[in-house]
Amino acid sequence: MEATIEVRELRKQFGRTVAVDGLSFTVEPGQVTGFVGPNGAGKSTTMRSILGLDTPDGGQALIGGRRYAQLRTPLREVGALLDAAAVHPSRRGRDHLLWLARSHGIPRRRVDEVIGQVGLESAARRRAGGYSLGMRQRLGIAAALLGDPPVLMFDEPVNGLDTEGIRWIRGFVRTLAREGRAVLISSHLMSELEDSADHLVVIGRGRLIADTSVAELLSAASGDRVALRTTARTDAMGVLAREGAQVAADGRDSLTVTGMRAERITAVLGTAGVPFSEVREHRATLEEAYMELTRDSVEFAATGPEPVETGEL
Ligand SMILES: Nc1ncnc2c1ncn2[C@@H]1O[C@H](COP(=O)(O)OP(=O)(O)OP(=O)(O)O)[C@@H](O)[C@H]1O
Repeated sequence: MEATIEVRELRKQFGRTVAVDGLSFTVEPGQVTGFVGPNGAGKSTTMRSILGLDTPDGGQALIGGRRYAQLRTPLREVGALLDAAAVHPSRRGRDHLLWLARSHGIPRRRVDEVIGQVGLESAARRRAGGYSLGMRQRLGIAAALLGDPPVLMFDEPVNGLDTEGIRWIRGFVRTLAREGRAVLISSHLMSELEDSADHLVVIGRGRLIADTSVAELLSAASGDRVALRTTARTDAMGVLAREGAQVAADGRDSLTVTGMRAERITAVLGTAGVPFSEVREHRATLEEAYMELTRDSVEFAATGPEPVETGEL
């Protein structure tokens, strides 16, 4: 059931606007890949190209090794939510799903299964026109899940949702990835991907800026720094420097140590009998890591097409 999304040297131009500019990345099964970049970076165009809705000018996008047009049962191979508003307002949620299921040869019972999965039971028989944004997102996700596909793509799924809706989507995409699916989820806000993405593909102006695991990105941005509080500053500096750490004084009783893990610092100071009251590893947030990553990139500078939003949720 496992499958990947492979984007290879993808290029798409609209008139003189280069929306996607030689982009390559892979979305692996069993993890949530966050697809991040400011407004206009080319995320939607890439996703539309993967789904065969935009025709690339160069390169290719493959799902399980094949182009979308070559998929025999597309809904069983990839599920996508691109635009939650794309349901006719007079149609009832359940009828929308029944219609989709029927036109793709999917059994009726699967409709009630996905309604249950996304928690839409109480609203499923109401007209979609009266749905809140959160309900429309759930309906769109239910539609994406109908064919039980190994690959899922959600374009800005938490955009405009309330805290409860955001929390639900975060948990839900993690569950889908744990089931072995390849999940690609786009956002223009890094903070929206905190706690849900395992891997990140960062783009700016249609080009790849970073393709990294969240853990690696955070560890690089955290810079291996440890904050140390001690009343014996000079002794601590001497002992730690002798053991190979770089030590800088921050204040009267605080030091920043690099090049040595917290446990080792505790052991070295303990052996030397140097008193200390706090040893704390610096952990960068995803937002800090993102800022560091994109600091030198013109795509994200104030002169770029749009500033990066950094608001907390
Ligand atoms: N159908 C189209 N016709 C003309 N230009 C387009 C079209 N679709 C996208 N573009 C342009 O291509 C660029 C990339 O747009 P795209 O929607 O892919 O970015 P995005 O990263 O998804 O942005 P957002 O977060 O705002 O959705 C933008 O400059 C956009 O104006």
